[in-house]
Amino acid sequence: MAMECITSTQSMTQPHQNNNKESETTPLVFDASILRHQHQIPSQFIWPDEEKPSLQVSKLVIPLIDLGGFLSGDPAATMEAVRLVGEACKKHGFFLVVNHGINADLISNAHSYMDDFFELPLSQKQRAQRKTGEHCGYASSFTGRFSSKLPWKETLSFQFSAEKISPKIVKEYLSNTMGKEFEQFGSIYQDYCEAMSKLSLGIMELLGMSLGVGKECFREFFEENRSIMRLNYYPPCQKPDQTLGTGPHCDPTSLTILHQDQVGGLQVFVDNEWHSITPNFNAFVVNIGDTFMALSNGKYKSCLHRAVVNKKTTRKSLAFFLCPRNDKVVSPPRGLVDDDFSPRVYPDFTWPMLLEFTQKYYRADMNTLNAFTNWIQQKESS
Ligand SMILES: O=C(O)CCC(=O)C(=O)O
Ligand SMILES: [Fe+2]
Repeated sequence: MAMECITSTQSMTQPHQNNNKESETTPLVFDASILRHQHQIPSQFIWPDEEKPSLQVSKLVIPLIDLGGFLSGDPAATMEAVRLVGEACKKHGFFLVVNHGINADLISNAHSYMDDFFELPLSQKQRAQRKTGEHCGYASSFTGRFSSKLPWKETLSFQFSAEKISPKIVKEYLSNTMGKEFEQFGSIYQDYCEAMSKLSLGIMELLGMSLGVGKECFREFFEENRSIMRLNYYPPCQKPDQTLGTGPHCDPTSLTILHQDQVGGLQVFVDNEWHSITPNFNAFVVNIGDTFMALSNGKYKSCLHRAVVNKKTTRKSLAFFLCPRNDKVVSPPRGLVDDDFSPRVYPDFTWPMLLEFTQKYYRADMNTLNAFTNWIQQKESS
């Protein structure tokens, strides 16, 4: 998740040189309707040779977990789901869930409304322009925490709140910024976020059982989550072997539930190699983020991933990032800490502290939680 947003309106129809000082410092806007056809890609989108993506990578086999039995209370099916979740999370933190109970029409509508929104003229989308430091809004061009290279994508983000006393931010956000005709749009993503929040609490039960701390432990922790929903829209790119839709990163959040269309593009770095995750419209891709890795005392992994683009087809993904309420202290439950065999790996922190750190210092090639731990320790000792 890139956090910084660039807001200038300079057009990107002309290629820029990397050694052109102005191009390095002037904020840029990515007008997808023009760039998608260009054979000469602006240098800001071209990744260094050693970071250029391979489009032909081997498939990562991750467990396909059937949630049907768990959701209907079948003990044997629940035990099997718990086993598979635990196995995947110790290795790389990625798994798929099917029979998840989310209405198929809601998913299809969430995808088709994305087409409606992102195919609007740039000037109209920019009425919902995301401001620096904010989570909500439209962004067409980032630098931020990935690297100086711009991701080949447009995004629309919402802040979702499952807090007991809170406004329904998702529902009103677009109609407030873009006009009443976007009310229905807001309702769809409000419903989608509520469904994702519910699903993530179910997955938290499985994670708690698989770590041996009981099904309520993490469910209660995240019950009043304050999460982020991001729509990723990747236009075609005439140089997909030189650009990236989303640069390599670990999600700093707790749990990501991603729905990708049939196009494909998600890659995960496991055993020192990039692997693809085959699209499955019936499934959600779930992955552990840094915050949950800390909550599990390092037992479950948050893994590097990225998204590649292609020449012909627009790709869409919808990512729900589960985050704890701002005042919740991220501290592993006692059952996961043992002074002799499993000492504390990371200090206590709150989600806003990790967010501040990633906004200021994130680099894809660093171990976020270790660097964050050093940062906290330095702050405490100064
Ligand atoms: O679009 C994808 O497949 C991945 C997106 C992603 O990793 C993110 O938004 O954090
Ligand atoms: Fe991600």
